[in-house]
Amino acid sequence: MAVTGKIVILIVFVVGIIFQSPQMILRPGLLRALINNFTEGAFNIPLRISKHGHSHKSFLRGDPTSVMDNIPPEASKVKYLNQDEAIQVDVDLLKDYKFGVDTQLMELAGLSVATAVAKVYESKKAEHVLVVAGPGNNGGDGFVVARHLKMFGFENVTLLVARKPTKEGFLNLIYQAEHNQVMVSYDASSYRDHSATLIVDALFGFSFKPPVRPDYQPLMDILVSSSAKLVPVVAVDIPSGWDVENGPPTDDSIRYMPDMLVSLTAPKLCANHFQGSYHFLGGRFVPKTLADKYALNLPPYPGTECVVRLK
Ligand SMILES: NC(=O)C1=CN([C@@H]2O[C@H](COP(=O)(O)OP(=O)(O)OC[C@H]3O[C@@H](n4cnc5c(N)ncnc54)[C@H](O)[C@@H]3O)[C@@H](O)[C@H]2O)[C@@H](O)CC1
Ligand SMILES: [K+]
Repeated sequence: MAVTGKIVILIVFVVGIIFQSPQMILRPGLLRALINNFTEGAFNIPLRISKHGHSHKSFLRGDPTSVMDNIPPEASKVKYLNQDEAIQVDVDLLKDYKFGVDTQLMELAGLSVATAVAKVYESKKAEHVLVVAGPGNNGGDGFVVARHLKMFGFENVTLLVARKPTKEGFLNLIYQAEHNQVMVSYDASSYRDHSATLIVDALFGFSFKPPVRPDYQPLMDILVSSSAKLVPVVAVDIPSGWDVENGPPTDDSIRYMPDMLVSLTAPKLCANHFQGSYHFLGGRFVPKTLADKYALNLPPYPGTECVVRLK
């Protein structure tokens, strides 16, 4: 390799170390992506710089699974859905494409979210992860996320359930989580454990209509206060409390910015307001004919991955 090449690699490492500083205030996601793209383009050497982990080179040139390092050019063309479109796509998936096997979509959605979480926050496997799960399908995704995080080696996972479901499919998902050593708590209004260093927000998804009902405020408080303390919050599909189309609310008691957003099926318009570090798309289950019907312009998922990074 030419000397100039080595010098540029050295500079990139130094920048990487600076950006990994715990005192870091800036979100370096974009810069990291630029650095990665530049380095790969110039030397065909993917360089991974993870805020939460470590810097290392992967010599797997063109590694199709390097989701963290590659943002496909098509990502900029993906369609962002309004609330009606999001609901209609859901109806089509269930009715026209027979995804109605109760929790089948949730399983795929939750698996994608857990996959993205495990990639980004690998260094938190020994720490306490709290999954806050709401009363709808977004909450159902959360039940699945909790179980898969345990499968992926996260040692201490708590699932905080907003309301005990009545549907059998949901109850089964909680049962499965419990039987995979997830701690399940229904004590939503009086949950006082502040030890979690990673939060998954599966409280409300695209059917949320503001304002937040008072009985759900304690759960919103966990999201808002954690994020204020710089505990990373991962939003499942929509950051709870956000307007599905217009993004963050003006009310401070429910406004927060997630560190990571995992959009499911297709991003919703509110994702235009996302300013955290990582934006993924998950749920690799959309049939091509459905994607065409709504002109979703979905980017290619790399290799066999169930997530693709958008930002
Ligand atoms: N293609 C899809 O459409 C998919 C959807 N999935 C998930 O399903 C979610 C949508 O699920 P749902 O339609 O069940 O809706 P949500 O999970 O968004 O929430 C609906 C529930 O929240 C309650 N709620 C709404 N506004 C409230 C407020 N202001 N205060 C308190 N409670 C409120 C409702 O009473 C209802 O119980 C998506 O965001 C996504 O996470 C995924 O499971 C799989 C794929
Ligand atoms: K959510």
